[in-house]
Amino acid sequence: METEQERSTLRASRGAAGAGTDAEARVPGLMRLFGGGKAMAVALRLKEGALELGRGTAALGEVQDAKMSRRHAQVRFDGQRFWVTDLGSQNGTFVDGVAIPKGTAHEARRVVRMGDSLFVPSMDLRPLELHGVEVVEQFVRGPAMQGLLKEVSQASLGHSLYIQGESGTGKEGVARAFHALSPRRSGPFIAVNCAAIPESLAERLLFGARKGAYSGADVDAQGYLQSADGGTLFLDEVVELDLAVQAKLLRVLENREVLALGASKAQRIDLHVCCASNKDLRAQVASGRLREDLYFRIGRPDVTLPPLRQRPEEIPLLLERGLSPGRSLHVSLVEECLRRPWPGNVRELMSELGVAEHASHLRGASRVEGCHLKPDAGAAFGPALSLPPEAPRAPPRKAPSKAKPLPADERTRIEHALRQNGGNVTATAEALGMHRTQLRRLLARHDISVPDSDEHA
Ligand SMILES: Nc1ncnc2c1ncn2[C@@H]1O[C@H](COP(=O)(O)OP(=O)(O)OP(=O)(O)O)[C@@H](O)[C@H]1O
Repeated sequence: METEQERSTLRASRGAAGAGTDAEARVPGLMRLFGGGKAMAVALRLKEGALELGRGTAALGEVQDAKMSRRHAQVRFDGQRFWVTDLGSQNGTFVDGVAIPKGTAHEARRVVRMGDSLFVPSMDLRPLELHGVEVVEQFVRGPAMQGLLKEVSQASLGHSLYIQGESGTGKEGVARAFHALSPRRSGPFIAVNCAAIPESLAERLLFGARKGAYSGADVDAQGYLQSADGGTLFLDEVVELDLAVQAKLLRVLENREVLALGASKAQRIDLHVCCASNKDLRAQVASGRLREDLYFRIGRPDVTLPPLRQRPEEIPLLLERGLSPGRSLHVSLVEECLRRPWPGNVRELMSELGVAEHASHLRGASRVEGCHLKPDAGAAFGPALSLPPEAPRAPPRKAPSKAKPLPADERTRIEHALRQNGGNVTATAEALGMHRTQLRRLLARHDISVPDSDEHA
């Protein structure tokens, strides 16, 4: 499916470190994702919980940064959070775009800039160390995507796959991989967006129609199912299909024959089906939007594509590859992109990059900079998901003896974010720019209930 030229990999600087996922074996550290004007994926472990960084630090990897001071900053992990202290650097240290005062520890949240380098804290560096970030046939694959594609590879030997993920996360790309990895790869791949099919046309478009089946049917017309014969049918937003059409689809998948509208004889077909949606299919069955029997036919095995905000290591490479030839990225653009939640995921990132590139061109800039990005690009639709440029926080000097009441607007912000993220605490914490443990503590302390979700982490 791929050639050597089509594959390039940003290897993490450390070697493989074992593949367990147990919490004790986790290796916290920093990911250096940008330096020397280029995307990179360098894993920096914190020795005994801390690491001093500066020009010449071996852990930075091959590409050094002339704008970093020799002793630039120290990063420390306290078991739950990362803290960064500027050691008196010349050019300063920035957390989420805001300069931190020298000499005191500040929480390192989404992205830390020193010189022209960008670092993102990671609770576990092992996946990056093991897999790096690669590009295969224009598709950027970080460690999470590579792990997911292994599952897809196994699934491609079977009859179906269900892909769950937010809009724009790359579900169609994964469906194409399901097809390309399967024994049916030489057959057709037919992608259908079920949400875009008018209800009245769904049967005709899916199952086809014989000449004379309805007024205006002058010729036999193939449906998507016949077109996908011998290959893979990708049904995006499958729960948008009407229940009667779902019943007919199930019959086709079970009997392996399709009866076109107006036809008297069914036609044998052999196809595999890959479905996708941004919804939890079991919940759709529970609410009566999806037939239970169809769920058992198309809902397993399933994979979940994490949103882009949970895969920051892919962002610099996506930006680099999305630029027009001859253009280059300024560190400020990558920093801005790493800070924002991107509810529209990769699709939104790539489209806003195009807008920013155009703006930089109009202003005669040689590089695309953070200021060329529209202020609302990648921002949440509601106030809850936005990542305000608030000043980085210093660690509390001592633990408060009693919890202070939570301001009403803060409670509303958290509850709204929980709803937006379907009760997923990890995603909500990311969206609010805080650590998961921190959010869990807030929820417990202030008795905020979490809507039902699948998260068991
Ligand atoms: N990992 C990736 N590397 C490069 N481009 C990507 C990647 N993921 C997604 N894209 C690009 O982002 C756009 C959206 O991807 P895709 O259509 O696969 O998303 P989707 O999850 O199917 O979205 P929707 O649910 O809205 O249909 C496409 O242009 C795709 O090429």
